[in-house]
Amino acid sequence: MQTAGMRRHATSALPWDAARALAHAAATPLAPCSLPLADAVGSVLATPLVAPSAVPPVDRSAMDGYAVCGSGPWRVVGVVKAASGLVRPLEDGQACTIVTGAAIPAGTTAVLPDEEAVVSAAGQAGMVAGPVSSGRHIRRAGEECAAGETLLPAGVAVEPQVLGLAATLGLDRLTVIPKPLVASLVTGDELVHRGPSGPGRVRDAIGPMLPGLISRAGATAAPLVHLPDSRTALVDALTNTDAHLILVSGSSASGPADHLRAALAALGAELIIDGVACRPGHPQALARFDDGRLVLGLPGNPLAALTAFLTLGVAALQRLRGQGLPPLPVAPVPGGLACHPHSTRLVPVRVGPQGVVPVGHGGSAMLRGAAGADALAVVDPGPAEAIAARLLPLDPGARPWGV
Ligand SMILES: Nc1nc2c(c(=O)[nH]1)N[C@H]1C(S)=C(S)[C@@H](COP(=O)(O)OP(=O)(O)OC[C@H]3O[C@@H](n4cnc5c(N)ncnc54)[C@H](O)[C@@H]3O)O[C@H]1N2
Ligand code: MOO
Repeated sequence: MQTAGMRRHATSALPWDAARALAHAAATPLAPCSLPLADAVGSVLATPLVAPSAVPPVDRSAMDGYAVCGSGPWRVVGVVKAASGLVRPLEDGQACTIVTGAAIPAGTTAVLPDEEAVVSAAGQAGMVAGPVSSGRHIRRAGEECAAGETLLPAGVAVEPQVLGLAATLGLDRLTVIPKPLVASLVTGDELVHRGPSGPGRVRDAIGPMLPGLISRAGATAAPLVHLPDSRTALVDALTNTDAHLILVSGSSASGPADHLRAALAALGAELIIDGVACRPGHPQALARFDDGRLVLGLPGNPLAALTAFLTLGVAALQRLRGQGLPPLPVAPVPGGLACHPHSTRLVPVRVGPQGVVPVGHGGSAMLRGAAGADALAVVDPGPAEAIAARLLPLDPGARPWGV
């Protein structure tokens, strides 16, 4: 059994790019829904963001100071506070105190900032003078957008600034593709979750990574589940989750305690990817149930698990979120990176102005390199050395610049 499993990996491993594309294609975008703004962060706009009305809706002051009419000096005839509604129009030679953002009275020709105002007497009956030019420090109605203008296309991620814009537009809900739900099943009899590793004890290093990775990839992490090395436990856990993507760590190879493929077969799942030609991370696997739920097998070696999540996991999540596979930026590798003859190497690197520099400690059982890196350099297979490489960001939420 073990020998057959190993041979299957050796022969059926897909090239890294093909595997990533297949994981993307294997997922189906989630159905759009309407969410209140407070629940929409991290989702993706399913329809363009259109301004229902002009912003700002009225002419507003851009400064704390005086709304003035005509050339000064002006008699101060009123006070406009932030919460004042429409106030009496100004006539030539009149001014009123005003605060930033308040609607200017009709007749205002400019706003004179406090620090430029020369006030001759305190109070409403006083006079004010100062230099102004027509229209100065007035934010015109509609200067940010007109009613009916499209501000963002569908497919844009709802980052906090998008929520702020939606609120500015007066919207209370957004039509979005919601965040996928991701379950994490961390398997291994040897795993402990407190204290140090030792003989027969391995401190779980994958569980602590997954919630942050999932959330940075634009999904919601279900509470982590720790499982013993048991096919029955795995079958039960795979059955009892309605997550869109189920991560299973430490069960991907062909050893006696690696139950993932048997559990998937028992449940009738379709094995879509059975190994990827990359180092580390080659035993990763992707399967799909009839109901569309995806299962990603993360190899137990921690860097291998991380590379598998960033390779297949992020690709599947992008599609669930209705998004394309982002192209990866290319950077020079001044010192060169040795290629593997048949597999894509994923090498932890720092990204600097001259290009990328490997940080070392990139063995599949180590996280030391990745912890001090910005990205994984994607080194295509080949006979020699790469002098440029694509970059797979270690932060799956990062927007790659320059692509
Ligand atoms: N006969 C074969 N053996 C192995 C193969 C193979 O193709 N044939 N592939 C090797 C590679 S490469 C990897 S990667 C691992 C994948 O192993 P599994 O996914 O089955 O995971 P385990 O065997 O349970 O664990 C491997 C290794 O990782 C440690 N581990 C597991 N989970 C965690 C965790 N949550 N935190 C920290 N460390 C973890 C585990 O203790 C083992 O040391 O298989 C190779 N072998
Ligand atoms: O391919 Mo394994 O995932 O190198 O450790």
